[in-house]
Amino acid sequence: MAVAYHLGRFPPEALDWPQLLPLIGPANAAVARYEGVLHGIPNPNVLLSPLTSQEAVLSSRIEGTQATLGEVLEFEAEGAPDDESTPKKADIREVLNYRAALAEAARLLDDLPLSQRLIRLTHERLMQGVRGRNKSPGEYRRIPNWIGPEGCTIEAARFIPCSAEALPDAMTAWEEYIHAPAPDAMIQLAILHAEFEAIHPFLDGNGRLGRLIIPLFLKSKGLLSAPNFYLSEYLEAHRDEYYDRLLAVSRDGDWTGWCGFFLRAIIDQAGSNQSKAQAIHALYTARKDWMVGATRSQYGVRALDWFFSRPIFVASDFVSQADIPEPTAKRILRLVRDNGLLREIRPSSGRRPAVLAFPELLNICEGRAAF
Ligand SMILES: Nc1ncnc2c1ncn2[C@@H]1O[C@H](COP(=O)(O)OP(=O)(O)OP(=O)(O)O)[C@@H](O)[C@H]1O
Repeated sequence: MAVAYHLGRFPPEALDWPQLLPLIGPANAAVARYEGVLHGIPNPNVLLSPLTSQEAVLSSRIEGTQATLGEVLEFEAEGAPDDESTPKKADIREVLNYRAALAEAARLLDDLPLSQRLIRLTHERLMQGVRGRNKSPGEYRRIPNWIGPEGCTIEAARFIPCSAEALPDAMTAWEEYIHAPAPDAMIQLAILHAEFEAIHPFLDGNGRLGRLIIPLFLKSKGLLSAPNFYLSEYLEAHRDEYYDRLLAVSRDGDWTGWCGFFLRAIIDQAGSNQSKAQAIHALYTARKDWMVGATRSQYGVRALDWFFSRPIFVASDFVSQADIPEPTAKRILRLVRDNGLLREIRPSSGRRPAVLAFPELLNICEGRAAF
């Protein structure tokens, strides 16, 4: 029997606070430590952009897309973001949409509160393209949906979210809860994510959108100076538990179990985000000194910023777009290739220019020697 949405039981009346207290302090402290690191990074939007891309890859992977970070960045570098002609390319498009949706939401957050309006606009961006066309971008569903094995009937579903009739009120209550006084912001966020998933307001993209809300919430509550927080690595690694804990909220009213899981994810990922951000910052600082010395050019740092913002790129794009005089750009490219800072992942052939990658940076993001 499918579990059905816990209508009328949101927000939870009571949590088992003694069980959660040992996690609440560490979760808040871990996020605060991460924020300290984030705050010290010049231009986090550039330096952490590959981490954001990796988050988009992992969040989309939870829903079954197959693309890797390298494939996404290489595809993007080659400049055909609208091409969905193969399943792989359509997967890549979804990942790129995710990243664009996060960027769009971050911009919107400057003028709008975290709200239904912002969520719907973000959904519209997430669903842009062929696959999303039938998924009512930016609009709540007016029909039932269900969660279960791929392509299953409603009878075989594991979970049946909020009915379409009850959905508008459920989303209003969800929105009110964002701005309601709460004893702890991390618990509030845990509850908001689970409730969003239980409502499942859109035809598609609910998982990804619910995860996008996490950094947006942390930014909107002033817990982070930029919406750069990456939780999907943990959720992907603990996918079964993630789904089971969400199910137990509706089935057993076990909000405490869900919150505990979520806080453990926050603690773990704040640590991982922190070490990755520190490693990227250290790499930047070390390579900046090297670039200045080796290139003896005022353009050395500009080139380095380009490599950080596009860790995979087509060599000729750097020459034409980096705003560096052509002979200097070519000389810098030779230098960084000879030194091993960049590596050719696809040699030039005929009229196709070479594709270059920045392995040190990509490996930090992947958390392993993938390049
Ligand atoms: N029992 C459950 N109760 C509530 N939410 C759940 C449950 N199981 C899974 N989820 C959430 O639903 C998401 C998957 O939902 P679904 O397969 O419908 O994808 P979707 O709505 O198309 O969104 P996306 O494609 O981004 O996942 C999961 O990532 C998880 O966040």
